Amino acid sequence: MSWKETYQSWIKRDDLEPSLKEELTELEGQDSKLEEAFYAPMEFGTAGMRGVMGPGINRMNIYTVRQATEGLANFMDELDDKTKQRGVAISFDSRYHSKEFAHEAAHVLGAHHIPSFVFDDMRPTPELSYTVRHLKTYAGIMITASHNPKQYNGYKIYGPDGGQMPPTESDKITDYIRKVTDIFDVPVAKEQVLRQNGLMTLIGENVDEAYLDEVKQITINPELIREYGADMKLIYTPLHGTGKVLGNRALQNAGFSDFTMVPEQATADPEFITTPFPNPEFAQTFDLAIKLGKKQKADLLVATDPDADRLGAAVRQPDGEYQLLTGNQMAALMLNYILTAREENGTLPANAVAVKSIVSSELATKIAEAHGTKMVNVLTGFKFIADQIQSYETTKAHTFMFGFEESYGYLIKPFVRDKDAIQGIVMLAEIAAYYRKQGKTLYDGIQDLFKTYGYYAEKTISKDFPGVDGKTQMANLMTKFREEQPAAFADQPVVALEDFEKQLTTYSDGTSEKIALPTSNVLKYQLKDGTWIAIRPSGTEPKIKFYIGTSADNNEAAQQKVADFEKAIDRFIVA
Ligand SMILES: O=P([O-])(O)O[C@H]1O[C@H](COP(=O)(O)O)[C@@H](O)[C@H](O)[C@H]1O
Ligand SMILES: [Mg+2]
Repeated sequence: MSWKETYQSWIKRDDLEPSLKEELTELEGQDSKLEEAFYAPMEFGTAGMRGVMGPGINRMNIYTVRQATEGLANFMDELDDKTKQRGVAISFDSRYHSKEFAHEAAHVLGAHHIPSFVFDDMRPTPELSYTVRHLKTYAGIMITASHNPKQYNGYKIYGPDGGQMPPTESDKITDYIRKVTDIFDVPVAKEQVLRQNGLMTLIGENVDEAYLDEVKQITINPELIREYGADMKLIYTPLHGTGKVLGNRALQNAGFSDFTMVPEQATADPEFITTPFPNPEFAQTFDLAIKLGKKQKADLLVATDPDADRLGAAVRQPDGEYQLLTGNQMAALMLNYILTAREENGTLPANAVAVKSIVSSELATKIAEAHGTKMVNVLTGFKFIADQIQSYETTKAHTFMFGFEESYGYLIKPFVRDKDAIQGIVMLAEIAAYYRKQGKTLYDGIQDLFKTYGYYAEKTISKDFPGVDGKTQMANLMTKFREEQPAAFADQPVVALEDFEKQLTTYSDGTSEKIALPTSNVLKYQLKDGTWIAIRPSGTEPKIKFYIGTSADNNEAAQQKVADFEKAIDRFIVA
């Protein structure tokens, strides 16, 4: 069907959900906008389905949510009855329609006699991952668009291990979803009936408590917190999202009692009024926290994105200004602390392992090696980290210590199988206390690591390619990098090109080697001086991401190198 035919099939329906109908009527005649909404069904990317809300098959709305859930339900119908009856855990964030979508999903599952366990109010993504394991459900659904702007929503699917479904499983579900061709004809059961029949159960405080009990296990050195953490001044902002439900309780439980939530941002607000891009990767998300921090002379500011799986932080400097830490720096601090502290208290296992994505800092690899810990690299997407953890559980070959990705995602303990910013806050606060004991800050801590392991610097650069044309432009740019094969960046010769789509590393001497990771549209250039540059289209937003990782003898030199490589990339793009 052409996009126009699909559009017609929507506009002519009398029973279309009224607000979608209204929006569709407003769009009449705006062909490029309509084409975008109707040209293709939503895809499952790095983190499930994510897109702008509104009418259309390429939009998040009750019909596409029903369709996705019908696919999952059809898939579960083929499981043995006992497995199917384990049901599905469902959570949602603070966005427009999130709660409604969560309930729609439950109604579709209910029509298949699949029980659902739905949170009574918004809850963090990591808690949903935990819930799948805790309640032993077969699957999980999280309604969220994470850190995207307010127009977006999304649908993450979790498997029985509590991890977001890896490609083999999610492709299977996608096949089932594609087979649901009439999205207006998905059966939905009535909530009241489901509630009476025990097919839809509301969950909340009990699961919160169980989760928070697990979070208590994050703390490595409670005494340190008592002595140097209790009176440390912290500011926390949940950026209008789910973190506010548990972040403060987690900090309190761990013994940090002197903290304030940024009041303007401690309200669940689908407008994200104070922070239209609620992504802790962006400095602007810290504006209000910094203001409050300066007033209170707070030692540490922490921010979680609306579904509380990403964590950002800023540290008070001696001059009273705040220094933001990058995702890679926070990860380095966490990994170093976990391995050092566990070595000291004699609990570092001989088969310790840490896992990171291929586009994250090599500083962490150095730290791991120095502590006799293996570092495993996986593709972008926390589901791949979860997959590793699951395999270690089966083979017992390794003991998981830490997992992270540069995009502000960390996991400390595997009772959750996704990045967990609530765990992250507690760990980072403990590390701040550790440095405080030495009269230092987290920023000093990262400088110490640089002194020991080299001055590492990284940068992620995103270039936006919105709309239908954007997809083609991104594909063309990836082809350009593949075909024109730059021989050097900023005078540093390329010594190897890792093409994760072809699953092949080609060295400058012409030899090649297979890459043992699933196929993915990513290119990674290794340069002579140890710098790496990676390129990939984002799986959650219409962007191409460029990643630069380098190191030098001092901070300035490392930053200068990053700037030079960024310019070199830009030059290659326009050439
Ligand atoms: O957006 P979140 O926080 O749900 O996070 C999701 O997207 C991130 C960015 O992916 P991409 O670079 O493909 O856009 C991934 O790193 C992450 O594992 C995934 O869960
Ligand atoms: Mg998120």
